[in-house]
Amino acid sequence: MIALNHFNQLDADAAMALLAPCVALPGWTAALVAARPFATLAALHHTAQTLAESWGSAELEQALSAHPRIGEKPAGQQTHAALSRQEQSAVNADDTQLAGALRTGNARYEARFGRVFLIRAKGRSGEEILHALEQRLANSDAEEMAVALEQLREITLLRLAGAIGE
Ligand SMILES: NC(=O)NC1=NC(=O)NC1=O
Repeated sequence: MIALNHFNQLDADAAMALLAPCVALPGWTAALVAARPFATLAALHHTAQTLAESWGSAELEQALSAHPRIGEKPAGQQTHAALSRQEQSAVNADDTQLAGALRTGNARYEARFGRVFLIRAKGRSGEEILHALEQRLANSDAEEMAVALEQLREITLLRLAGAIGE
């Protein structure tokens, strides 16, 4: 976590590196870095959210490359992998029944929509995630694209809040 005024003063490469684990979309990261300096955290988050509103299916596909399936905590020391593990920490990996249900649900979702199921996992239990997955399986393609993009924005903004503080 670094302070906003420190972020404002970083050279562009260092600022990009700091934000890279938020989402695997360098265009978003570069635009946010270019919009510095930010007078307040609220201004930073407003700009980040506004830049993310333009995301569509291409951005979702690209971003999913850095998001492991729910229940498949990624190995690896990269920051985004550690963040995923932390975000999914409420999914009790020892609950074999839940893990099996998530595996089945992920497979059904991927067969239906052709991409990995994405949900903002932080603050949700494994059961809540499984319930959301089952609810979303009933969505149309367009509805589900909108929901998945909103989840990507939530994950990204939460990671941004974890990277830059007062
Ligand atoms: N497939 C996923 O939903 N992955 C994730 N959700 C999170 O909140 N972090 C992840 O890595």
